[in-house]
Amino acid sequence: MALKDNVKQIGKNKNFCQSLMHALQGIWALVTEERNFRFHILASAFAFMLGIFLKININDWLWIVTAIFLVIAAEVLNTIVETVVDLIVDNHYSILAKKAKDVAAGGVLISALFAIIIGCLIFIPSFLKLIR
Ligand SMILES: Nc1ncnc2c1ncn2[C@@H]1O[C@H](COP(=O)(O)OP(=O)(O)OP(=O)(O)O)[C@@H](O)[C@H]1O
Repeated sequence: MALKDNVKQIGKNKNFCQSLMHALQGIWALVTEERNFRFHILASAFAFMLGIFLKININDWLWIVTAIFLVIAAEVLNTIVETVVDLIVDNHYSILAKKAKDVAAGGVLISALFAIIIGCLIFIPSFLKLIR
């Protein structure tokens, strides 16, 4: 219902339900249009299954979940930056557009490195314990 009502809407959302529908549309756009976002979701699912398989403890889960959400949040910010920059420069080359997009992509890379470090620190000892 909210989907039908908000075609070409530019004003504020009228209620919580409408806000929620727009938020879900945003997530759907991430899933269907952003290849890197899908990759991060798959990597997160893999880490989640590995955590279950290796029976990691609650503290380890907190770090894994933090790392997963940090990468997803960075990817969301990256998509926002790319979209807004494209809206502003409209297919023209701009050194500032390049800087904004490259910095946003750098943020994703930094968060992904953090997630890899956390994954190694947690999964490698758990795996070694399992095979001993
Ligand atoms: N308007 C522009 N002006 C200058 N450089 C640009 C512009 N648009 C894109 N670029 C350069 O091209 C790169 C890729 O931009 P693009 O918008 O395709 O991001 P993307 O490939 O979707 O990024 P990601 O892989 O993070 O999803 C940017 O990081 C930037 O270096």
